[in-house]
Amino acid sequence: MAQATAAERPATELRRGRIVAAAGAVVDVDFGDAGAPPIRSALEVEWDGPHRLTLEVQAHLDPATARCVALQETAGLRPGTPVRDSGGPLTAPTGRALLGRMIDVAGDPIDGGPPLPADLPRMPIHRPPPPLAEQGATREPFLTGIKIIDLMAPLLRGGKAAMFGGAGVGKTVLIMELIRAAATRHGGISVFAGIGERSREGHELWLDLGASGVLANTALVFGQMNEPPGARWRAGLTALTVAEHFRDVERSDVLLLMDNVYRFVQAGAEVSGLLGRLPSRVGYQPTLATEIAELEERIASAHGAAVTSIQAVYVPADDFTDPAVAQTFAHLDSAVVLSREMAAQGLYPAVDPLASSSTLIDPRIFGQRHCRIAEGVRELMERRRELQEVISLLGMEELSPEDRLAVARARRMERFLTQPFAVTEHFTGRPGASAPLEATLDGAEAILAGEADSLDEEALYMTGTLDDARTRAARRGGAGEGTGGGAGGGAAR
Ligand SMILES: Nc1ncnc2c1ncn2[C@@H]1O[C@H](COP(=O)(O)OP(=O)(O)OP(=O)(O)O)[C@@H](O)[C@H]1O
Repeated sequence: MAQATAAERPATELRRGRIVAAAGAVVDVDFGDAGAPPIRSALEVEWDGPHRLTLEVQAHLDPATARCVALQETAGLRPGTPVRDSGGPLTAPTGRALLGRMIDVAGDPIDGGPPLPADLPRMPIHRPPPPLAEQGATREPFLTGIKIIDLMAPLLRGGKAAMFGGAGVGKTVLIMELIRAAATRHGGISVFAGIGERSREGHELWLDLGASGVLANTALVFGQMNEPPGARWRAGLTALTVAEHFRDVERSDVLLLMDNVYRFVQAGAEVSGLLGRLPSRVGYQPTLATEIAELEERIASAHGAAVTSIQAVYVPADDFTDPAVAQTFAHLDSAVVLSREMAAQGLYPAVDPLASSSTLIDPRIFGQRHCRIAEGVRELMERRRELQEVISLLGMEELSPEDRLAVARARRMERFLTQPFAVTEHFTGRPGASAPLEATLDGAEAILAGEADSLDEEALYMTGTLDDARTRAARRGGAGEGTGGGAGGGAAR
């Protein structure tokens, strides 16, 4: 590989160049007779600017001139400023010293804490995925305690899962609950990549993780909305590199969370535009599929240690055919699709049971019972959706008694699959509830069999298990005939 050759070059031979042009995030560097360093080389600008300035080579304008993208702001950068080739690609610091810390794309702390130890091992952020022979294919579930996910779209240990949704449907809340659930249920290390979201959210996450005691086992890497596209484009790879080190060197399981993969794609599109490349479909970069594949294919398990990844994917204008969304879908083991309609009804987490899916829903993995129950839930919800059209046109009265029963049962199932989260307790006032898979299966099975037909709907809304709902109903004296009333909180309808 060209980069390896550059890395092997003795330090004394490292090339030096000078800035010839700087236009925002795009910087051209002339290396004269030494020749431009290979594509993806990292360059350090030797300036007296307010911060470190790192460039990544993207193209060669001629044998001596490299066109680069900057990872930090370039305001104040002047032609003639000297630049040093680092001799290889960008690197990320790795190891236990990163736990409890928040760093930027270049590996510098942004949490106000002390500098990282200078002797931390650094790894290149561009590397191939582990060879297929070393990748272990586990088929074990990664249980979350979130009913609708464990039942309808279970996550795979060492797998890739994504939460899809338009703006404000609950992706970030779900990801935060998953970090908490994973830390309390599975222990282990988490690496969080904050890509292109509001920086306020990053700060809140940091405080939340600290308050819930999870921070000590979490490393955070940010390239947020206020940062240049280069930082947002590469922050995911920096985080992945940190995770790979824990997998390969410590042989520990790692949970890699990415919020938001769509912003990674968008940053790539911005970089591509800045470099003057012609856009492809819907204005995306022509390299869209390769860029997503490079990131996704590296998320893999090796030598018995698993990197489980949970990603948030923003769906622009709720359009699931968007190329960035569709490309990401193709790499996943589990797809958790969030529905605006359900969020509007207060049915949180707003996971659409019909649109969500997982490769684990297979009798050979989860057994006949789980698959039968999941299929039953799906059929019930599908039936309800069909009947909904009749109801809106003609009203409930026109339905046959069986259809009315199906609608009532579906409403109970819908409410049973809502759940209060620990991370939302501070604004909903409801303590978080986690449900073991067995209890979720028992509850869903009982509702499908009609055993909860007489249970007050309201008692099922925002509970953990069916037994919790029954206890709640008994306490309210509402365990008698179902009234078909609205869900708790008055939101769901
Ligand atoms: N599980 C939940 N329980 C209660 N309320 C929720 C839940 N999930 C989301 N919400 C409500 O929806 C709001 C938006 O959620 P969130 O920020 O997670 O959306 P998002 O999909 O990440 O949005 P964006 O794309 O704008 O970042 C929350 O502030 C909260 O009010």
